[in-house]
Amino acid sequence: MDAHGPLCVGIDPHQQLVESWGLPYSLQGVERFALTCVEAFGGEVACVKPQSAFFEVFGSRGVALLERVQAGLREAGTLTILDVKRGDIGSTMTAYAEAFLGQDNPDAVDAITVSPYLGYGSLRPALDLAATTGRGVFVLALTSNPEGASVQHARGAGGRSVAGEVVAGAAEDNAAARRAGDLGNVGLVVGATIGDAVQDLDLDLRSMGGPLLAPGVGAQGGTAESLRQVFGAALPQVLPSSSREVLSAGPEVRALREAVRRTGQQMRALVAPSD
Ligand SMILES: O=C(O)c1cc(=O)[nH]c(=O)n1[C@@H]1O[C@H](COP(=O)(O)O)[C@@H](O)[C@H]1O
Repeated sequence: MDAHGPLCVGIDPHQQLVESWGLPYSLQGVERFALTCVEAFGGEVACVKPQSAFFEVFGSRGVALLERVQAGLREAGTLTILDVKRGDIGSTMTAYAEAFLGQDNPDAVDAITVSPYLGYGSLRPALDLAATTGRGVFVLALTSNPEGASVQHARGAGGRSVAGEVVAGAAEDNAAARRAGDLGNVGLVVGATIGDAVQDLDLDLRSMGGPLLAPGVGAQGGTAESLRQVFGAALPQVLPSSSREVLSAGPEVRALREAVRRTGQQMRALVAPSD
């Protein structure tokens, strides 16, 4: 974030987008799309976030392509957040953690998205492995979709919201890093489209001490203004994330880079207005 500005760009090869680039919607078309993204975004942004589903849809060959995308980003020196939204009982979570964050796993990524709806504590194997390996997890807290609120705003017996439990868990895991003046390994996903939810639920994202991945910029309506509204004082921790809006500038590498630089400048100005 310090070196490249805060922007995260998603690689989401939707059928419509792939075809809008004049490519066939096939493994070959998606390969061309994804490798063009690697070329355009590598070295340009804080991180790139491939969405696993768009690769998994092509079976094992799609997963092999995803691994090539990850390797290409690694070669370019660009951090990868793999959007896989995993979450399961602890014993199974151990295997998911090894699969994506394992120390000696050649296909490990820098971070993954995880889902806390089996209980924040069920994520412990991934949280601990991330801490050991210096990798990261981004835990869903307040998602960008309108359906998320019915679960995430719900309050438990103690009066704390589900999102509040997630924020508290992450704050505890990040405490040591926060004391050292660093961002911790546990990030949160907080959508750019959620309006005043952070204030309404009385959440302290600034003290949570980890990075805040903010999807929903662009195609879902999130803007610099809405990021300011959602995050306030926590803006310096925010990685605004955009997929379709940037990707629709393709297929030319140059046009994709221009789109990234344009959006990146807006986001940099948002986080550090005095620059
Ligand atoms: O975890 C995510 O990345 C995510 C969380 C969330 O709350 N909302 C959300 O849209 N996402 C992902 O972010 C991307 C958004 O894409 P665009 O709407 O095209 O920018 C998709 O890959 C979603 O799966």
